[in-house]
Amino acid sequence: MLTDACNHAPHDTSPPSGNAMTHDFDHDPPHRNRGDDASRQVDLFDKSPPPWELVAAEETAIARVVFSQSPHGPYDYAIPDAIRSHIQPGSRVRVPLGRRRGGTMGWCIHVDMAGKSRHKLREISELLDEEPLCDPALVRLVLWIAHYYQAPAGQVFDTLIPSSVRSSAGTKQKTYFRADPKDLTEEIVAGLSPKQQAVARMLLAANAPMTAAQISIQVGCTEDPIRRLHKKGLLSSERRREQNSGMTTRWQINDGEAEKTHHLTDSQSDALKQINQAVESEKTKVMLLHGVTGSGKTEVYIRAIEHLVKFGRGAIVLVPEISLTPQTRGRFERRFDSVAVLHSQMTPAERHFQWQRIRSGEVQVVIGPRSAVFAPLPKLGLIIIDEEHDGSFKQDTQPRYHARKVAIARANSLGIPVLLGSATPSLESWHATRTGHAERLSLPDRVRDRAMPDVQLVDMRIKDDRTVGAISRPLHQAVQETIHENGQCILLLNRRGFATTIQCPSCGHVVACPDCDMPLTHHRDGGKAMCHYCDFCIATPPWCPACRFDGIRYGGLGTQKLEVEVKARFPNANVARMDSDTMRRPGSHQKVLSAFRSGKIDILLGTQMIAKGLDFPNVLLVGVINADSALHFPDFRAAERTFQLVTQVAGRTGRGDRGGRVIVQTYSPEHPAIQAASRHDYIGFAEDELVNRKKYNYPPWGSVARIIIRGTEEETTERIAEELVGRIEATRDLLKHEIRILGPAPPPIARLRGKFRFHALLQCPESGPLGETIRRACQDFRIPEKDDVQYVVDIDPMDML
Ligand SMILES: Nc1ncnc2c1ncn2[C@@H]1O[C@H](COP(=O)(O)OP(=O)(O)OP(=O)(O)O)[C@@H](O)[C@H]1O
Ligand SMILES: [Zn+2]
Repeated sequence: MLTDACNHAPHDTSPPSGNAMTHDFDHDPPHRNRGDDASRQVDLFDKSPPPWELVAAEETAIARVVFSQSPHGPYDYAIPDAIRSHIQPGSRVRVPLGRRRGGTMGWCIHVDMAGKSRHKLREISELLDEEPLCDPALVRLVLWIAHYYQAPAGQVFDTLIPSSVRSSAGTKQKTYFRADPKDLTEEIVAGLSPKQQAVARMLLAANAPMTAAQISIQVGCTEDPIRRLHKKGLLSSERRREQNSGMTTRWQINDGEAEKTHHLTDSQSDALKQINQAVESEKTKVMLLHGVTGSGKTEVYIRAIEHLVKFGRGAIVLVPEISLTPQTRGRFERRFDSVAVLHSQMTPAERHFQWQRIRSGEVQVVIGPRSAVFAPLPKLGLIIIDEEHDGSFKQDTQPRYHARKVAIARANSLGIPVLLGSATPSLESWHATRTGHAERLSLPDRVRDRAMPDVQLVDMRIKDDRTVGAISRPLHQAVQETIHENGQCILLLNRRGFATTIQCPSCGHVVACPDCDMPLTHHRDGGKAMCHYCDFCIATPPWCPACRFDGIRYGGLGTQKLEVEVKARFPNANVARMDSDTMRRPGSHQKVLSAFRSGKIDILLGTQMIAKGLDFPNVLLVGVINADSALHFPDFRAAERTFQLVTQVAGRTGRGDRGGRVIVQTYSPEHPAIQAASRHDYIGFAEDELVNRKKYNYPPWGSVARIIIRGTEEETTERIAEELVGRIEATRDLLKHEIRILGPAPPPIARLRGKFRFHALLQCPESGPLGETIRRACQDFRIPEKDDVQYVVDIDPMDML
């Protein structure tokens, strides 16, 4: 349920002293009595106001405003008469705040036309948008996110409404002139100068407003006579904001794929029927489409959307990162007239243009990454999350929201269904189907009766199978055979760079990032040693920086090194590498993937970005170089991530008539995650893993929150971490909530970007009491500015490092 979280409005509008915290708690804990708006007004203030500020409690129109910068509010302001009929929740306003000159931009979250204030309120100086950028439902969503994720509502607004929209990127204000025959009678016109007459006659005949530039071209005059007529009051004018020209709404589709509609399989039809029913019922329902790789989930999404478009509704489709899957994009663009694709490489003008298109109601389908969950479709009918298990749906900066959770909250407030889809659903979603919070729809088989590919595990501990390089004998042989048969290979290695450690064999020194306490990765292009956690980069030292021994060694395997090995082993094959180093430029994925589709590339190797969603029938072999890379991370999701990655990449083969096979190199072939992946056994894996999680009450059985405290000085940071966690413990004891607190302790990455870090993990069977405890404990927790320590609260964290 969505709740209005902001009912606490301290009146002091000057910034609090010091303290640049990244986290801030403006919101009342939910335990506080929450009545209707009128009663809420009464308990707004904690302290009695000083008598000289008291005014008779007469009725005034009051707007409650929040800010994205500290202090975040909410604060109350009086609404001047001039804007009374326009201001709404979701409007942006300029208001006086503290001693800042020129006013501060804020977001109105609540309007009370008959409010009562015991204080003299300052007035709103300006209403910034004629129409609010957020409708009431989105304002409720903002408040829910702010409350649940414990983030300032102003920051959530800024996340919801892209900055390009706030600044109207790519638009211009234009003035249009219009002539009214009542003002410009024949008599009056006759008395004008010849140029002015020409302008007046042209405009009268045109019957539509025109810009000065248009008029002067038509008439063949300067803009002077137009201005004069306007000054005399003979022309009326209006200002409009217009999009600059040159925007395209469709993408060049030339990926060589033909337009296909399929005869649905029985399980596709069954799933579709359920989805259509849910859409028609106009009720909220969460559905999980669990379909094995290659089972045709995308076709089900498209059919479901085709159905709801008939009722004039639109859909949002969230995907991990659309530039990685140009194929998916093409499929949607071929099947719908009006698609808006949002992606990270758009210019601000494009982003704004698409946002306006979506809001105008002309767009049927919005496809995009997590932020597309906020797309302002006026008649939203369905939200789909494809590859719903993907980690990119969680934002790792404030507000640290998860798009799945937000999608469900938004769907709840609108009474529409949510469709989650994956071959390897998150345990959260799987568990929801077991507890009745979501309905399970299954596509247990691949389309066209295609078999799942055979998976062979290669035990890298066995010497006979190993070689001097990264590729085992069985994998080498399989690649050779595949190329011989004119098939294509995909090789997955989840580490970029050339060598993952640079170490001196003489003194043992490891070249590390001075700011992050992590080893640097050697990149061969340009001979750079780079930190993958911050931007630190140096020329790779030719000798040991500690003992000057010249014979420094590169250890560990990255994709660049793998590429060198593959090219040496298979000199006649065309090899392409896909990782974030080679894929910097816009359009580079598209380029490599079309070359792969057309058969110009024999071996595609890369990081997990090649594991997602690709559908190429000629891929006969998938090799996983090191399946264990994520297995031993100190994270309760390590097994789940490994299972997902191996299953997903394995699913890229056997998608044509020639079948396919998978070779997985591993040092832990007996590990349940790897075993289950080799059998394509999601359900077996999920059920076992649920039992493991239950032992420690990890999600999905309970809720987890993580508090990260960071600062420039280690001791101070630790002291404040202890203090904060101590407060949380005290609050827990006071509220008698069942919360387990681990830490504070240094996380695996104990130093990041020059800051020392501590973290604490909080576990509770339910999210409500957990959130409440943190909110209360942190409410007036202030850190002196001189300590230079900040903390963040991460609700439902995905990242434990
Ligand atoms: N009913 C059908 N009959 C034949 N082919 C189909 C049918 N439905 C979908 N396909 C085709 O099957 C292929 C796989 O579909 P799709 O990519 O949607 O699978 P998926 O379930 O999303 O797989 P993954 O999870 O691996 O991405 C596509 O080429 C699609 O065009
Ligand atoms: Zn670093």
